[in-house]
Amino acid sequence: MEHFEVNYDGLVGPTHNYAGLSFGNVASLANAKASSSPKDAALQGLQKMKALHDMGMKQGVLAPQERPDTHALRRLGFTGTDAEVLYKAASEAPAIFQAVCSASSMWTANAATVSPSADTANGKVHFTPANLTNKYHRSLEPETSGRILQAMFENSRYFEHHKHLPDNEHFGDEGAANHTRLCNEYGHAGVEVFVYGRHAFDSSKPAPKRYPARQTLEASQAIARLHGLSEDNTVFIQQNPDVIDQGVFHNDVIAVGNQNVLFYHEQAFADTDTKLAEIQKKFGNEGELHFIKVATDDVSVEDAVSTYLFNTQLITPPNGEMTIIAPTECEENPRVKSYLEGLVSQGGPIKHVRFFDVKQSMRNGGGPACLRLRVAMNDEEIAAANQNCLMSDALFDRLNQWVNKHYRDELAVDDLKDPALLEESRAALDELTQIMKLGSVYAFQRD
Ligand SMILES: NCCC[C@H](NC(=O)CCC(=O)O)C(=O)O
Repeated sequence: MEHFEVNYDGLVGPTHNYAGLSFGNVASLANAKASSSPKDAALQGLQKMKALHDMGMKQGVLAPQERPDTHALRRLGFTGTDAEVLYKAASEAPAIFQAVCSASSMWTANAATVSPSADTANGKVHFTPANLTNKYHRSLEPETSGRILQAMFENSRYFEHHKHLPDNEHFGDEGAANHTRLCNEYGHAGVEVFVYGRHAFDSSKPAPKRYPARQTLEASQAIARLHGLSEDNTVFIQQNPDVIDQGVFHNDVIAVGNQNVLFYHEQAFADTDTKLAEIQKKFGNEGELHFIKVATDDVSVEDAVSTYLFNTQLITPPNGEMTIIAPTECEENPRVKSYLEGLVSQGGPIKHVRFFDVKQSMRNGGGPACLRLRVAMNDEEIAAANQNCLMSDALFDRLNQWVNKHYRDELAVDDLKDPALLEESRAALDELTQIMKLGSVYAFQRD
């Protein structure tokens, strides 16, 4: 049996915009109110997916969500026709209105936590959508994420789906952005590393002071229990509270793992030596485990946050030469560029670097790694998954046509209350569910 890592990238939704919604995420605040290009953003995302597909990777697509979310506005007491609901919310509660317009489901690293079958007690692939409680605009995602994931991985012989954790900050969960998996081969049992920002039930423990810690230890432990992971293949590490206060709002802004490599900044974790020793012990001695530490003297936390050096994808193409997929911001920063040149020329496990323009996403604080959800599967599981969500030359052409037909070239914050945008968005998503054979996953299709 063969084993693969499939990267499911989020398709950028038709309301992609910059609203400054994420306190603690430096790029989101810096670009608040800039006008956006939903079409460019969606096409940029598709280019990246196609490039990885052309490198021989298994590449998937995850559908966006329905925005503006009129159902969320009705729940908050806005009434009338959809156009009236939009108009009243935009004029009476503009901040809430902007939140329900966000296309933030594009960052699918936050859609769910996934444990491959090799790690779980019942031998199935487990999915738990992230509740994303820390930000209102993101807390609107989990129900629909759950429905989309079920439509993509339907066969209960191979796949098990859990409900998102309780919608409460005590169980704040941000999904795979705070989770990585180390293994010799994708099909071997791996060590699942959960990184949390604070303890919810013990206020004596260290926590960030300036910006929120979005993930709690208790949430990570609950996911590990739900997925049937064992103590022998799980490690919980606290993120260094000081780096959260410098804008590292998820672990995937300061560390990334793939197979037997953990690439991390020296300030990423609290209690680093003890925790890396625990990872090494649980990984075992069967194969070599590489810890690639980046020193502050080589790359500062500030440079890591502005270039997203660690929000890169570390992938293993079929030729086995591990490659780093980096945003062009890394190429434009001389210190980070020279670090990466050194990294790939020193004979270590990472052999190549490739730069991608994902600026439309970067301006909201989302790099290449934020845009993808990893699902490691064997060939039988891949065959049991929804084939219409896997990238191919035909799907690439079809989705490009779909974006060009439905998406606007430019969107300003003021355009969001235009009822025509809601209609355009619903028409686009209705067609998409047919292209990707998802069924009626959106609220507007189920009313
Ligand atoms: N993993 C990357 C997630 C980025 C995302 N940004 C946002 O939601 C910004 C949206 C805005 O500001 O319009 C977040 O912070 O959760």
